[in-house]
Amino acid sequence: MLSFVVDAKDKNCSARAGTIKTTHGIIETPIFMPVGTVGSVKTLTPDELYEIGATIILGNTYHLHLRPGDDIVAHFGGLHRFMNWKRNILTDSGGFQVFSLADLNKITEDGVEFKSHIDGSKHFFSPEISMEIQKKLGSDIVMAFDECVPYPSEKSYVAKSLERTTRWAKRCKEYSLDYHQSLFGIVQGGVFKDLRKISADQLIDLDFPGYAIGGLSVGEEIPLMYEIAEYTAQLLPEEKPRYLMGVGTPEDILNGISFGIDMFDCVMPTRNARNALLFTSEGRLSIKRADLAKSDDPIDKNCDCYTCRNFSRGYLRHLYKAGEILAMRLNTIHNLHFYISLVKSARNAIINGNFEAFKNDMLLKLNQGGN
Ligand SMILES: CN(C)CCSCc1cc(N)cc2c(=O)[nH]c(N)nc12
Ligand SMILES: [Zn+2]
Repeated sequence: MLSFVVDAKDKNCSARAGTIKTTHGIIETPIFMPVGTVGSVKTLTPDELYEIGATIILGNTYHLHLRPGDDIVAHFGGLHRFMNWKRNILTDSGGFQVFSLADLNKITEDGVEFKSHIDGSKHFFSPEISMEIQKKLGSDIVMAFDECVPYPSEKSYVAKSLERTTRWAKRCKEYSLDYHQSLFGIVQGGVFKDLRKISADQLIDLDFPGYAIGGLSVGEEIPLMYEIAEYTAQLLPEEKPRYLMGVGTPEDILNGISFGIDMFDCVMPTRNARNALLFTSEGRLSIKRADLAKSDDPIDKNCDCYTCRNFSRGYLRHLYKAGEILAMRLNTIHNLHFYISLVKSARNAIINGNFEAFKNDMLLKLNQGGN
């Protein structure tokens, strides 16, 4: 049970500011969703996530089914209770991970057989099984079970696959979830506009409370990803949330917002943080750099996150070089705060009617080497 209203629209592009309401609270869009695949946003506590302003995090059907098992999570009353997260959770349906992580045995109309990437045990996912797992996890936003076709793929295969993804989406819709859960359809169609139109129209006919754009950020060139994301976003109902899966860099997110996309997720801020690659308002910064050893500056003088308010670049470089776990935690706090603040500032710019200027200014700053 999810509601969405558009609060403001930009005059020169498709950017919009909106509000999603669920039983676990309000989500102001555009929004960036930290990835918490196995029930934790790596290295951070829920309180630290609240402090940086996270209102929704991601969990994953494939991973949680394999470990600890959705029955265990259900035993604790669902994922919110299990990880003590009191705000929103979106769970991916497992399709993407089966195709990208597992040792895939075979795909049939009924579902997919695969072997666990953890212990090689055999498993089977179908639309119904994916829905049952997400019901047990109790996530607020449930993703339909889809096939994310690899890039590049033959157009004939993409065309057949999207039809099956639509049939799977229909089966997902027919499955009864908990009253508080909302199911999003996932548009496929590869990099072919005519197939994207077919997929979008079929899913719109099924009438979902929100729609995701899948099948992108899978290795295609960035300009092509932008072209298909923009085209597909414009096919989707204006009054429903639009989620671009697995995207992306700060630049990708600003461009995605200008296409009319509301929701984004990516492992980049958390994964880069653990590899000492930090995002700042003056470009990217590798905190490993030897010349930072005596720097008493914060990561970003324009950032008010806990890390930038309390620690120097020199100290953070030392922690990283010493292999201290605290390095990953402090870097993650900063990178997630950067992403969440970026989309919050974008929302304010849309409301104030100056998003284009904001976007162009940020794109310039993000790519300078001013560190
Ligand atoms: C951490 N995130 C990368 C995981 C959540 S988003 C995963 C994800 C990423 C991408 N790029 C495409 C697809 C897709 O087409 N379908 C599904 N179900 N998930 C997808
Ligand atoms: Zn910071």
